[in-house]
Amino acid sequence: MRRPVSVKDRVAKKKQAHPPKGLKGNKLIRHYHNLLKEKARLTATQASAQQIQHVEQQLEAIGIDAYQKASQNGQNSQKGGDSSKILVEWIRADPSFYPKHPNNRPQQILEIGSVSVDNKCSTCGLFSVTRIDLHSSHPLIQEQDVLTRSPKEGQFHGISCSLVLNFAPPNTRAQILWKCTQLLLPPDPIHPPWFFFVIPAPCVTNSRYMDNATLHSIMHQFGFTVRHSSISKKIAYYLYAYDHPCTTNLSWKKKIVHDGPSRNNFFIPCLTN
Ligand SMILES: C[S@@+](CC[C@H](N)C(=O)[O-])C[C@H]1O[C@@H](n2cnc3c(N)ncnc32)[C@H](O)[C@@H]1O
Repeated sequence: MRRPVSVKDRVAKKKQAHPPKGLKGNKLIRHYHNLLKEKARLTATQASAQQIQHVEQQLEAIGIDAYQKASQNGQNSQKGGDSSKILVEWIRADPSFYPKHPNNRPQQILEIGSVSVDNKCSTCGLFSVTRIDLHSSHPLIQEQDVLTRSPKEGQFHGISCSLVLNFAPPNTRAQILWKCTQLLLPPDPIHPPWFFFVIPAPCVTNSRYMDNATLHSIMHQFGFTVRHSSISKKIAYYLYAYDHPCTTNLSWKKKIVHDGPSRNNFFIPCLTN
C-alpha cells in the first residue's frame, strides 16, 4: 500500500526544478558544462545571489549523478568513447615511457576525474590505477578534489586528466596543472613521467584565446613537452613527457590568437592573473 504524502512533501516536490525534457548523453554533458560556465561567470562578475541561485537550481535539477552517468555512457566501448584506449596505444608504442623488459611492473598512475573502473587503462595490465573524482560513483574511486591531494599520498609515473580541465572553473585550471607536476615523480629527460591530457577539440580548434601552439607553450612552462597528439572533430588528445622542471615564475597572458564571431573563449588563465 502507498504511504500518504504529507502536504509539506507535496509542496516541496512541486517546487523542485526538473531537468529539461529530452536532455541526455552528450547534450546533457554540454548543458551541464554551460551551466557551470554561467555560474562561474556570474560569480566572477558579482551577479546577484538570486541569479546565481537560479543557475544552481538548474544544475541540481540535472544532478551530478545524471551528469556522471552520461560521462560513463560516453566511455562505453560500444560508443568508442574511452579516451584511455589512445593512452594505452601510445604508451605501449613508446619505449621511453614504457621500457620493454621482462620484469616490468605495472606503473603507478593517477586517474583524475574517474567515472569508470573498467576502462582500458584499468584493464590493460600496464598500470596500477589510483582513481579520484569530485563525486565518487564506485567504491574503487576515491572522492577527492585533486587540488586537495598531497604528494605525501603518493607520486605517480603517469597521470590521466581526461575531460577534466574544461569542467573545472577557469581560475583553477592552472592550479590543477601545477598540482599534477607535484603529484608526478620528478622530471626525467630519458624515461619521463607522463601526463595524458584530453580536452574537447573546440578548446584548441575554435577558441579565441587558445590553439595548439598556445597550449604547448603553456604546458612547456609546467615542464611538459608534447610527444603524441591526435585531434578528432570532437576531442583533442595529448601525451606530454614531464622531462624538465616546472618554471618557478609561471607567466603568460590571455591574448586573442584567432578572432571571429563564432569562436569560444576557452583559456587556461595564468596562476597570477
Ligand atoms: C566529463 S567527466 C570526464 C570523465 C572521464 N575522465 C572521461 O574522460 O570521460 C569530468 C569529471 O571530472 C571530475 N572533476 C572535475 N574537477 C575535478 C577535480 N578538481 N578533482 C577531481 N575530479 C574532478 C568531475 O567530477 C567529473 O566526474
